[in-house]
Amino acid sequence: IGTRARPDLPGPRGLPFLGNLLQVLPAVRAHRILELDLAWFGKYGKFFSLTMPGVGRTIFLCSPDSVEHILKTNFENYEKGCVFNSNLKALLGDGIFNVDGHAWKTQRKVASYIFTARAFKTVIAQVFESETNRVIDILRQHAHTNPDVPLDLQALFYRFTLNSFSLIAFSKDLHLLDDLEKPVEFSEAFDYAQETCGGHFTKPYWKYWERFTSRGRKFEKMCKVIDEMTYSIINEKKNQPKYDTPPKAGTKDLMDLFMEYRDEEGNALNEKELRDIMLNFILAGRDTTANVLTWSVHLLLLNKETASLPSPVTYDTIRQHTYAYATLYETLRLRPSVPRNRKLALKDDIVPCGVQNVLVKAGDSVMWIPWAMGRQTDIWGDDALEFKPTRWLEPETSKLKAISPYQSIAFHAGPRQCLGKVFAEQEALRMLLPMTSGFEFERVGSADVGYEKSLTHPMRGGLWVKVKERT
Ligand code: HEM
Repeated sequence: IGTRARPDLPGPRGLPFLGNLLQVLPAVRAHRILELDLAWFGKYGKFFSLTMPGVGRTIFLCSPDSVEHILKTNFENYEKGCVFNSNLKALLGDGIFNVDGHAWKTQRKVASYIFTARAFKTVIAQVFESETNRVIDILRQHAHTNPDVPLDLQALFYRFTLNSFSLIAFSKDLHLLDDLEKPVEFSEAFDYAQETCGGHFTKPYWKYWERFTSRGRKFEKMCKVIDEMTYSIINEKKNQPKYDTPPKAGTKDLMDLFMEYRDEEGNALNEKELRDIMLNFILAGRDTTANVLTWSVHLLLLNKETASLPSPVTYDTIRQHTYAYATLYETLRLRPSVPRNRKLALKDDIVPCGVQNVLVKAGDSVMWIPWAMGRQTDIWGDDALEFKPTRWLEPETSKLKAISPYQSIAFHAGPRQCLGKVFAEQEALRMLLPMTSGFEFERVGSADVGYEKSLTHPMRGGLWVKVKERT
C-alpha cells in the first residue's frame, strides 16, 4: 500500500497489500531475523528490497560504500524519519537517537562536553575503577563461596554498566551491585519496552493492536515504571542545593549540562525533554557495552582464548593493549551491539553499492545490517565467520590496522558516529582485562546461543557460567 512497483530491484516476491510481511514475521518470532537478512543477501546479492504495510519500501544494502554514502557523503538526504520516530516514541521520545536536525545537533553538542580527555582521566576513570573492582569482588566472592552455582554474567554486566553510567551521567549510585538477588525493576521494564518498540517495525497496526492486548497494557505499565525512576532522578537533581561555586568544566555530569542548557530565547529544557534525553543515554550507556562484554566472554570461551594482558589500564595506556582492542572489535564485527539500522531517504538518490548503483526513491527506507556485513567474505575474507582478533592487527608489528569505519560499522560513522565510542572502549577493556586474566569461566548449558528481540543485541537467556579464580 502506498509503494510503487520496483521491478528493477531484486528481492523476495511479496503479496498484494501485505508485501513481504508474512515472510518476515516468522523469522522475527523465532528470533532469527538477522539470519534471514543474511540469507537474502546470499540469495539476491549486495542489495535487495522488501515492502511492508506501514513502513513502505526498504532497500537493504550490504556494502561499505553504500553505508559511507548514506552516513556521510549524502548525510543530509537521510534522516531517522517519521516511521522510526513514531515506532520508538513511547520509549525514546525526542531523545538523541530518535530525532534529526536542530534537536539532534543541540543534544550532541551539549553531551559532547562530558566526553573530554580531562573527564576521562578524572571522574570517568574513578567510576570505572571503583565499579570494576566491585564486579571483581563479586566474582571472587562467588568463586569462593559458590564455585558450583552458575552466575549470569550478562545480568552482572547490565548492572555494572547501568550503575557506572548513572554515577557518571547523573552522579547517582543506584546500588545495583550491592545485592544481585534484588530485582532491578527499572531494567526489567526497560528491556520489555525495548522489545515492544523493536516489534513495532513488523507490526503495521501496532497502535490499534496494543490498545486491546495484554502486551499493550504491560507496555504502558512498564513505561510508567521507567518514567517514575527517570522523573525521580530529575527531581532529586533539581532539588539538590546549588553549588556555592559553580563546578569547573569537566566536572559537571551529563544532567548538569542539560539542566543548564538554554536555547536562543533563554528557555530551559522541560522535564519531559530531560526524561527523553536521559533514557536515550541510558540505552546508549547501559545496553551496548553490556552486550559487547557478554559476547566477548562468550566468544573467548568458545574459542578457548583469553584476553589476559597486564593490568591496570589507564586512559593514556589503553591503546597499547592492542590484542585486547582487537578482541573487542572482533566481537563487535560478529556481534554488533546495534545489529540492524535504518534511515529514510528525503529525495531520490543514487547509492553506490560495489560495482552497481541503486536508485533510492524519496520516502524509501534504507537499511544496513552490521551483523550481516560482518559475515561477508568479500569484505572480511574467506574466514569471515571465524573469530580471529588477529585480523585487526598488522602481521609484522602487531599494531592495530587502519580499517575504515564504514567497513567496521559497529559504532556507526559520519556526523552521527557514536558519541560514546571511547567511553565504551575504556569501560569494556577495563572490565574485560582483569576479569579474563583473574578468573576462569566454565559455560553452563549449550554454547549455541541466540539473541533477544531488542533494539540492541542481548544474548538470549543470559550467559551462565561457573566461576573459578585463577591461581
Ligand atoms: C560497545 C558499545 C557501543 C556501541 C557498539 C555503540 C554503537 C552506537 C551506534 C551504532 C550508534 C548509532 C545509533 C543510531 O542509529 O542513531 C550510536 C550512537 C550513539 N552512541 Fe553509542 N555505542 C556504544 C556505547 C555508547 C556509550 C557507552 C555511550 C554513552 C556513554 C554512547 C553514546 C551514543 C550516543 C549519544 C549516540 C548518538 C549519536 C548521534 O546520533 O549523534 N554509545 N552508538
